[in-house]
Amino acid sequence: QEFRSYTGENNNKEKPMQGSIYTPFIRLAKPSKFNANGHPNITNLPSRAVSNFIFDQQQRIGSKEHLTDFFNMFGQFLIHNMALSKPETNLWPIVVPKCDQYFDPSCTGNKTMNYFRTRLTQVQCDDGITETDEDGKCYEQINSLGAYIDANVLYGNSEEICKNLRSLSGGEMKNVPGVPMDNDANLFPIDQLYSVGERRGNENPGLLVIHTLFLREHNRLARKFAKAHSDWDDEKIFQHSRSCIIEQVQKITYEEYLPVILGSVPHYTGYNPKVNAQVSNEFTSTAFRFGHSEVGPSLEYYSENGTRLQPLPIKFSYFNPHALNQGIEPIVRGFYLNEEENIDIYMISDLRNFLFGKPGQGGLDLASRNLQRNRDHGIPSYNSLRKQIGLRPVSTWADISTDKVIQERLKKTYKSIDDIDAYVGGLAEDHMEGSCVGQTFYFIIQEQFFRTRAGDRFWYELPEIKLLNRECESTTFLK
Ligand code: HEM
Repeated sequence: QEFRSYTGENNNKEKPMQGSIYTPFIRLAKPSKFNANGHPNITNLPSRAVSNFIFDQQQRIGSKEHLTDFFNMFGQFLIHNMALSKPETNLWPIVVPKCDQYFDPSCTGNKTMNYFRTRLTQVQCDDGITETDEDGKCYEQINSLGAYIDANVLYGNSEEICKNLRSLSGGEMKNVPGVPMDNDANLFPIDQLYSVGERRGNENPGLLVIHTLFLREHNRLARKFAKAHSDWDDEKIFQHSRSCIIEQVQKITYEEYLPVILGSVPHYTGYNPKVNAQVSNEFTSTAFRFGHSEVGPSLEYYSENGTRLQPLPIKFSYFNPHALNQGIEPIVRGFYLNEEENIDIYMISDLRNFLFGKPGQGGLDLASRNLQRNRDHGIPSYNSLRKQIGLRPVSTWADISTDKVIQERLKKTYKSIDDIDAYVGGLAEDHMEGSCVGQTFYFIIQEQFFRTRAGDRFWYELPEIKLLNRECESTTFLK
């Protein structure tokens, strides 16, 4: 019996490192000018200025498709399974426009926000897409996670981390302190955070709730296996439970989550070792960050009889383990009952002005960070990206969105349609029929999830994995 590795190594037998941790992202489109050693060659408006012009949100706009918070929270859990563009020490500060309402209220004109460029690695220059740098070499950002949907967000990306997360008896998991976790907001001491398999696990309490659901499910299955197989040791019970959880996460992704984005998902056609499951830079830097627009201003709690309880503003929720003090149930009810924000160019102030702290006291802006990350990664402009992925470039503002306010914001911000940041253009698009995103993001997301599934030698629908998982239950969120 072969269980998948924690790192993603040896999934592909011919290319054992493909899709594994610390390997480069792949590209769908040639990067715009991009310099590995210095700062990227960007002449556009500073990212915070674009954030102010485009993303500023003054009122709530509910999801056009009436999606609820479950959708965004599972999305974040999923991406924390697939990609991490880990910053290194190369600082490229975000310029704050003079007199910025939040970040430069006393009009000093010299404020910046910290931004660290993503780790790079040298790659072969021969794929027709990679751009040669000034030194004649080619570089690409590193994915600091394995790309496969393998639930390592719960289990960690190495055997060592996983060991620390296990109770090491009866195949069960625990979530006591002891594993290094990110704590960007520094609101609470690190030893109060929950230990989970991925460093960002405490970033928001909703995400932690999804972690907790799967951890409990793992332990429930482990207890079941222990009872049914008195001859199975801790390791065997653990691996079988883990394999069932991976199946659940894959199944939920393709049967319940992706249909909301893609309308419908084509049937599985089998494993193809020629398909590379690695995450595309355009997917993680641009398209899948649509999720930041659907986050609402507060974490919602509901009582058993459906009464809305005191909500927790998002700005107080970052890395706040005490948000779970009433148990996960009131939050799970909120997931089902609370309509999320619409996916569009608007982002709530708590993410755009109070990310991980107050402005001027460590606080950041997620919209400008996304834009800065896109520029750091050399993601081409909106129209260039569209052309390169085979979509028709747009020629009028109205080609992007039928919404007049959105058209005005774009027009006021960019001199030309060809200057639009891909992240902005993608979010500005009218949603495709039956989908919650526009055409550009739809294409990139569909392309990614085709490869994620076809390139995984351990996909749950393969006969040998079905056999391995024959004692799993076909549990999902909705069934
Ligand atoms: C309260 C909720 C959330 C918070 C506080 C949050 C915060 C962040 C932060 C700080 C980053 C790194 C930004 C950078 O410097 O580049 C990030 C990256 C990202 N987020 Fe979120 N996020 C949230 C929800 C979501 C959701 C709902 C989705 C998708 C459905 C999502 C998708 C992504 C993606 C794709 C990345 C890039 C991953 C990588 O390659 O590193 N996020 N998020």
